Amino acid sequence: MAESSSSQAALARRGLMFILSSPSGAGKTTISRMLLEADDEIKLSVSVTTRPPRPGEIDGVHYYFVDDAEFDRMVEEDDFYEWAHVFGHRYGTPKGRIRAALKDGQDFLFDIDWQGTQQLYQKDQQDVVRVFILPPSIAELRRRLEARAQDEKDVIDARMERARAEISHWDAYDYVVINEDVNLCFGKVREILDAERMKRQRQTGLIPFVRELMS
Ligand SMILES: Nc1nc2c(ncn2[C@@H]2O[C@H](COP(=O)(O)OP(=O)(O)O)[C@@H](O)[C@H]2O)c(=O)[nH]1
Ligand SMILES: Nc1ncnc2c1ncn2[C@@H]1O[C@H](COP(=O)(O)OP(=O)(O)O)[C@@H](O)[C@H]1O
Repeated sequence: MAESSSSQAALARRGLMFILSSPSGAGKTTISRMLLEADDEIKLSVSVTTRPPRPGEIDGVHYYFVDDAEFDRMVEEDDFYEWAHVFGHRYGTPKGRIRAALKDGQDFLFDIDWQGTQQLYQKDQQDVVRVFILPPSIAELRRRLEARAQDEKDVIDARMERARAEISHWDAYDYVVINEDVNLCFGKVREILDAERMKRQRQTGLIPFVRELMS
């Protein structure tokens, strides 16, 4: 069952924007799902995409699936924090109530690519934590994409081709974790999240707390 990871839950704190990126197939969806299940203080920012759903994907849960016209309308109405072209489709982070919720201490998880990461970081450096997940090897990356069996061979080839380009953005992240054993990788990601929550600047409740201690 979900357990609170913070022993200082009673103190008010600002929420954070926790970004997980990786080359396709390295495991960010798996790690994201484990995190959401284990931690009830973080909520997924559900992206909008023009890509068709994969088997098992639910509209509004994994993505909001829209057509090109709807995506265009959202761009025109300035509904996105950021959006980007990935694998011939468009993906975007809807603004929703993120800013207000951050103030109330809500954490958000973003499964977005390096382009989206860059845009979010430019807009909100103080709240963003950037984590990049790497596969243990290129051969293992291909094996995972093939084992996932959700894409045609040409799509897998295209994803493999892009993987190297995506990996080249590793140095634009705060943390890099290699996903060899999924449980170990998940543990590391969780430690990062816990540590980031303890950052002094995020713990808005510390000022009155310390004032009280010193009075
Ligand atoms: N910039 C941006 N990238 C996104 C967004 N949502 C998903 N992505 C990225 O788009 C890429 C393709 O995602 P997807 O089609 O689900 O396949 P995946 O590679 O198996 O995760 C991944 O790198 C995601 O991180 C978004 O809202 N904005
Ligand atoms: N550490 C791991 N060892 C073996 N297989 C893994 C590991 N992590 C993820 N996988 C598998 O690899 C495939 C791709 O993972 P996924 O989370 O969908 O990647 P991404 O979201 O980065 O594209 C999935 O079938 C997943 O179950």
